[in-house]
Amino acid sequence: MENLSLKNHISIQDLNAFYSGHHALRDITVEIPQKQITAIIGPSGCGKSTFLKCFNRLIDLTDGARASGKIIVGGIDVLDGSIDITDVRRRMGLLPQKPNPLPMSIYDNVTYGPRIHGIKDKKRLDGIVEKYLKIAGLWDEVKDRLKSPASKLSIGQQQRLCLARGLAVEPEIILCDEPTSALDPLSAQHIEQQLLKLKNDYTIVIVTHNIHQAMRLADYVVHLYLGELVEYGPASEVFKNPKEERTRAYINGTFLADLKTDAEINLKGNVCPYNFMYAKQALHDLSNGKLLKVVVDYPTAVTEVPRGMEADGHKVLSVKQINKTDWEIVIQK
Ligand SMILES: Nc1ncnc2c1ncn2[C@@H]1O[C@H](COP(=O)(O)OP(=O)(O)OP(=O)(O)O)[C@@H](O)[C@H]1O
Repeated sequence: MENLSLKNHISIQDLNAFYSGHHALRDITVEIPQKQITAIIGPSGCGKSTFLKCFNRLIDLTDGARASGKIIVGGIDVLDGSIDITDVRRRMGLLPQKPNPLPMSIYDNVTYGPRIHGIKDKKRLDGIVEKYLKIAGLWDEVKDRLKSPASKLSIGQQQRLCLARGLAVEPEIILCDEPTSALDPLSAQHIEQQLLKLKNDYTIVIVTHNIHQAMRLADYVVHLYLGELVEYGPASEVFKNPKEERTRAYINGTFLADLKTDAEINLKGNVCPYNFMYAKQALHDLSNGKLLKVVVDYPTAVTEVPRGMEADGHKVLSVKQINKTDWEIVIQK
């Protein structure tokens, strides 16, 4: 890490992850700094969520998935099969994409974890509820209805409740997997504001599709592409002056939302390797420097088409998910 005044909190060494035969993460070695926000960026399918799932070993819950290498937190390797995984998960709160409040009251959601850890005293639990709802920026909105069901809250409020619930077990690290993608802009802003405050006390790792969000929040950036670590460093350097061409292309590509492409091919409904072959044919008909937009909906096409195009010497300018099922890949011949 360049900035020696910062302490590292999570040390990732030679991390590899596999889903059955698919090699989703390849030899990742990177340090995550303490009490900073680190954004994991990269196109759809590059392995961002898998990376996060290795930290708290949620990857263990996927059939056929496995991870190797080391993830050292406080001297403990969380990938070591003999460690207490419950303790690891307590130390790493998770804020998922969609809020998942428990089917109980607001109060019980926040006290759920502390109760499991043996706290029974009512006064203490009351204090915990107030403290963490305040930290999550939700207290003023719910203090008069703590016993009402969490499901009655708006989606944005539910996400802040999940943040409070995660914080109540006093983790050191907060893992966020696209935490605002299901929220309206105002609720998303609320969560971003809370995360910026929380970094004074917690190490935060956020997976985001949204480069603007990464720019607003991140102190450090990890750029993944096709399961490999492309670049890592302080956000100011990575965003303003990326060392790697692929990072520059990803950042620029994201801003090229309305980029004028010279041709477009819709490959929805096609499987691989036909996606790649049809895209290759479409590119063949263009002259050098022209841009082709390819729309695909077959999951592995998101990685296989860019990989094949790059192997053929073309430039992949952007890979973006445009709705639940479809991705748009822009390739420059
Ligand atoms: N359960 C699974 N079984 C098989 N392959 C999987 C599974 N989950 C993810 N993958 C594959 O692993 C690769 C990395 O997926 P991952 O979800 O980590 O990427 P991502 O960057 O988070 O994508 P997105 O931004 O679309 O969420 C992709 O090629 C994906 O298709």
